Amino acid sequence: MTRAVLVSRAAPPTVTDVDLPDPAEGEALVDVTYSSVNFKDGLALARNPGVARLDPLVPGIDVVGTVSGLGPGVHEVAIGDRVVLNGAGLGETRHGGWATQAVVPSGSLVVLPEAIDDSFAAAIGTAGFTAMLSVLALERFVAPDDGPVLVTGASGGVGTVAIALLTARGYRVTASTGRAANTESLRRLGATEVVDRGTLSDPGKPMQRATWAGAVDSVGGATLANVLASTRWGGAVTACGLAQDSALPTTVLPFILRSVSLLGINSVDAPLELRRRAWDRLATDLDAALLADVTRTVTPEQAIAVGAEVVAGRVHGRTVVAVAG
Ligand SMILES: C=CC(=O)SCCNC(=O)CCNC(=O)[C@H](O)C(C)(C)COP(=O)(O)OP(=O)(O)OC[C@H]1O[C@@H](n2cnc3c(N)ncnc32)[C@H](O)[C@@H]1OP(=O)(O)O
Ligand SMILES: NC(=O)C1=CN([C@@H]2O[C@H](COP(=O)(O)OP(=O)(O)OC[C@H]3O[C@@H](n4cnc5c(N)ncnc54)[C@H](O)[C@@H]3O)[C@@H](O)[C@H]2O)C=CC1
Repeated sequence: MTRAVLVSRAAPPTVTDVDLPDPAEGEALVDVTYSSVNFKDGLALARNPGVARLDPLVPGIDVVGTVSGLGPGVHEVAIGDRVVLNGAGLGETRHGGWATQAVVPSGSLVVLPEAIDDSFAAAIGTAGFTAMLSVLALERFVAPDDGPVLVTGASGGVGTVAIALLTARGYRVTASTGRAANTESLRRLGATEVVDRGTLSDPGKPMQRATWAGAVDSVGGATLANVLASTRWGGAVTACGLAQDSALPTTVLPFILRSVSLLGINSVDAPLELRRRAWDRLATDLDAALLADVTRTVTPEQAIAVGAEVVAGRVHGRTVVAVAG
């Protein structure tokens, strides 16, 4: 039995006792200390059918805690390991991390680097992990000296961590946000320029002035189309999100006239080797104090309301869920 937030078609989300199976082949039991609130958790709480594929469902696409049980055939982790898991179906097709215990697929569990304590790991969460995956992808194409890099959705979870990570590696970052009140905070994270997202959000010309060496996009839609249209020759743009729109109203012109690359980012199914590489880089590149500046911690009860706030674009930075109390 675990104490968990439960989302169901039958009743509003609530905190209750939920039966937990013993870990099966390739699964581990984790005593959860922290989870976090991600955009996708907000969609699950709203019972978006593309996300909440189990009914009832414990939300929480992130799990941080200590391994306390092992099913047969588990070799990636041992009892007592401090671990993090992002995605892998948690909070979508299987119960997630807004619970005191979780049974998770061991093949996606990462043993936390020493430098990352549990609450820092949850502050990073899927959003920060995805920002790291985006930077790992981008740096295969774009070097810090190549020119300015744009981060869209800059006030959000992916955006804030991406700004800090890119700055730590020497990139010159421009942040795009709809919330001018966050300008100083975005500058503290490392952004040298802050632009109004309104300059990017309406459909634009298929080719625009070559401005960006690269970009980390988490909003999709016309914004991503405009970013592609204003990326320099040989530049690259990562796409992980749909905060504006899942549609991408673009043309082939940026690809065939400027050799621009569009790099897709999926955190959910990332292979273990990539997960470990990303968490190792987060341990060296991300300043815990910088992230703490844009992170708040809530109880599981409070997290229920935060989900809708994240989807509405009203949360700046990250929200940690303190599960162990
Ligand atoms: C942390 C990550 C994120 O935040 S990502 C952003 C949040 N995610 C979403 O908003 C996606 C929500 N999902 C949807 O809106 C829908 O599932 C859909 C539009 C992606 C597809 O819906 P539709 O009803 O058209 O088709 P199916 O659900 O039947 O799926 C068709 C086909 O696609 C495969 N598929 C669906 N979802 C995923 C997924 N998340 N990852 C990988 N593949 C997916 C699905 O398995 C089907 O393939 P098949 O081979 O037929 O099984
Ligand atoms: N592909 C993957 O594996 C992952 C995908 N995502 C996706 O990335 C996106 C961002 O995630 P988070 O940063 O965690 O969410 P978030 O809600 O913290 O940040 C999104 C940001 O986009 C802004 N925004 C909302 N509407 C906008 C619009 N019309 N134009 C421009 N900006 C807009 C919001 O104000 C907010 O600052 C979401 O769509 C999420 O589903 C997130 C993590 C993993």
